[in-house]
Amino acid sequence: MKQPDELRQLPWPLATINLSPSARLRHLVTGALRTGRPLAVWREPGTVHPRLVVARTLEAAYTGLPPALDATAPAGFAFFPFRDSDHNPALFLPADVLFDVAQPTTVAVATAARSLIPALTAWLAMTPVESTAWPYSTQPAPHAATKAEYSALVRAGVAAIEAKTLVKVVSSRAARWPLAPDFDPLVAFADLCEKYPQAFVSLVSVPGVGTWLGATPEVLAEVTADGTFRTMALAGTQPLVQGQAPNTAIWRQKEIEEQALVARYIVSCFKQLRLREYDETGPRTVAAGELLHLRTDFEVNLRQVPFPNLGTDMLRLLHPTSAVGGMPKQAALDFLHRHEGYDRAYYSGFLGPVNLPVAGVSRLYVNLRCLQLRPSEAILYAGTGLTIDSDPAREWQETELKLTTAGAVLHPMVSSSV
Ligand SMILES: C=C(O[C@H]1C=CC=C(C(=O)O)[C@@H]1O)C(=O)O
Repeated sequence: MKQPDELRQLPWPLATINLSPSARLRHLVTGALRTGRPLAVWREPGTVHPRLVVARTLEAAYTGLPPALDATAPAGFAFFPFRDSDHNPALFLPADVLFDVAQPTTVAVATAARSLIPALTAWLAMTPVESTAWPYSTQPAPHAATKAEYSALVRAGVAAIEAKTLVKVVSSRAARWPLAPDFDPLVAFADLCEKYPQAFVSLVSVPGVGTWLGATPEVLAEVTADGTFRTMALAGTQPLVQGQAPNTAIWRQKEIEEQALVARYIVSCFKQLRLREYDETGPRTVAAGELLHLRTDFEVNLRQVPFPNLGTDMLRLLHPTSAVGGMPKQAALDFLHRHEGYDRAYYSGFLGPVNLPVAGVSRLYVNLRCLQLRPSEAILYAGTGLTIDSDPAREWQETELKLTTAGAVLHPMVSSSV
């Protein structure tokens, strides 16, 4: 299959050949941090080995439009905020330097980054040094809502639904958790990979923007090697009871409706594009860490429909989906802008590889169950879909549960190899 455009494979030098694949990843990450370059490390659901992309410069990572999901578009890692702003720029880290832990004998360098080769070659041959500091956002820490404040937000959402201004809205909040003094983002990343084998696990670090870590269950838009487009409607939450088979879960009317609205929104996007040939499976109950959700999967065989740009068009229509914004979309976004009282930044934005590891394969996820690192604390984020039947205490409890997905790795866990 075609590789992303013209990569030059640098062999891993003999001088440091004894480094394990994960030590090589760490060495490359340290190099990127020390030279102030944006980087993204990710591990795809159901796989074991992470990949790394390093962009040649910060400037090269700024972008305007959402990425194009076609095989001829640039390869890289997209990192988009919930809402574009100067504080939270849309980013696309070009795959200038690419490392796959599954193929640790080479490091790939793109043509645009050829000038990095001499310094990179020298760095690879050097004995690894201690990691340097990870970048933090230059913005002040967002306000962390109290239970009373969050309950007031939920009540305002329910009132807007009762008044028929909105059908559904997904309110959210930030929480501040202390970090252990020896907290290591790469160890936390490895812990997330181990704890959530079916999640898309990511660690993204960009000078001035900050460092984000997460394990999300929600696909936003995916184009696979066999020419399939996929998306999903994920909503409704309940705790996974130890030993319970997900398919035995019983859902309340409230969650069934909440999820059905997300599915309906996706169908309306297909309709806008006049696409009728899609497969819809579900809703069924799926586990995401310690939680259960309702999920409907949508699939389109791109080889059988006259829509070569379906992935790109759907991405632009879908974000932000009603699983993180609401319905009607614009009214829900306006409500959140007015009432939520904090900046979501990259939480509930989207992220993931485009045309990686090969052209024609892209996997974008909604940035949920994530946190942002700051010098001695992490900012965690969680939201809940509100409907007319929402109860503030239950919604607060649901956010508490969601916070524990990423929060689980903030405290020392079983040792990990990275
Ligand atoms: C907004 C979040 O989750 C979304 C995805 C699944 C279930 C959800 C819910 O039950 O409200 C949310 O729509 C979050 O994790 O912060």
